Amino acid sequence: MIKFDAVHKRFPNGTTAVHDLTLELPEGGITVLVGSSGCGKTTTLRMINRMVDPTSGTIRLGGKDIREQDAAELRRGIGYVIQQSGLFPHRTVLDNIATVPLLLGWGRRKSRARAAELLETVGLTAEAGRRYPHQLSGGQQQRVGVARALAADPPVLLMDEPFGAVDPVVRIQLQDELLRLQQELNKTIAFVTHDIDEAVRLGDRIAVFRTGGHLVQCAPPAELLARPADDFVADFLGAERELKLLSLTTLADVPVQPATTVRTVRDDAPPPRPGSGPHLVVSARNEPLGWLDPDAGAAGPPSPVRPLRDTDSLLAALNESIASPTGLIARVDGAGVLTGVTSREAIHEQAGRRHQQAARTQLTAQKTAPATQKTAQKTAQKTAMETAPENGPENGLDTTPAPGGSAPGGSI
Ligand SMILES: Nc1ncnc2c1ncn2[C@@H]1O[C@H](COP(=O)(O)OP(=O)(O)OP(=O)(O)O)[C@@H](O)[C@H]1O
Repeated sequence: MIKFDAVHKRFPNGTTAVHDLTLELPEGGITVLVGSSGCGKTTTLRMINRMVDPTSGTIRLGGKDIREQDAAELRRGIGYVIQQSGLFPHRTVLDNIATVPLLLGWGRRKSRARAAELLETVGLTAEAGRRYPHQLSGGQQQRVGVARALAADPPVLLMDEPFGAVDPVVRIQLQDELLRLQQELNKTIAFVTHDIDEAVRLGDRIAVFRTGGHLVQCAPPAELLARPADDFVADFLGAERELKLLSLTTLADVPVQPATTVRTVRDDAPPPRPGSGPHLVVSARNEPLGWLDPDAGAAGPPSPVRPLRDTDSLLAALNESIASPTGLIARVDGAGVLTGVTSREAIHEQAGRRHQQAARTQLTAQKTAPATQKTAQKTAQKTAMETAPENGPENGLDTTPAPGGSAPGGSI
């Protein structure tokens, strides 16, 4: 869908932000761009919607050279979400979302109806739509930013650290929502983040850049984690990359031992005798409720259990097996009913197998830059940066109406 071919960007002050970039962003996939600060991620993103023009090379969108398209028109077909949401402060949330449809000439009624629909899609109430951006939390503002980017149903979304300014809990919620939306909408998404966990969670492919605008490796998360191209990528992924790999694997293939492997006790039954070992407390419906060890000192409430489904990750299973007094995890079906248990050892074994499997995976025919540099500086100070974007406003919204479109009212 988006194809960079030998793209180079050198700013007038001499800074090379992007160096000879050849990269494909497949249709309907999320490609995450990561790398140290100042390595050219934002510039790469902004070249897609022509907020920055390459010095040389070609970018094609759906097979067509983007230079052959009018920049404003091109941008209206590309949703753009930035970290501080970039909302118009003096316009209501609903009007913010309706901006692009209005510019495209949909008319006020249809544009607002579309905005109202999207408000619901991103989990906000109609009441929130009547507020102004400053009357919303940071997380809510980001949702509005996503809704606005989706308003004209563009096939492409550019997201530049969209969840960077919210707390970790809200961040996970927003990531979940994006994944849910993406299942329905199937957009081609280019997503910039500093957070490798976010990249692993969201990306179909992850492109790792290093200082000087060099692409070092682009691969699906599992492949990247199992086979980093060089020390820079390995360093960037962090010491726990094997654990991150487990977060991508489900429990489905790990054998379930029968529930009889573990002693169970109903929550309404008398407590187990001392000396009888740890028991899994279950409800009348056979749902795991906690672990009870009659020999573990003063009788107290059962210690918590987190029952796991086949769709849960191997990382969650490992975590739970460490916390479990028996080393066993409780497996449940979709209704939360106990189906059996799995041992810490079985989880370990599967984790090892998963790693070997990922390491064996052939690197697919993706373009990677030569991995010559063994080590690289983890961070780089941004050089003298001209703050104003090259072409158009920061939020990527040119507010000149399209031919036949109408200005969205108020002064933007
Ligand atoms: N308009 C500009 N004029 C001059 N230099 C620029 C301009 N925009 C960016 N740069 C420089 O280009 C390099 C890449 O910047 P860019 O913003 O693309 O990096 P980034 O990877 O997105 O950084 P960060 O992760 O810190 O947001 C940096 O050295 C930056 O200082």
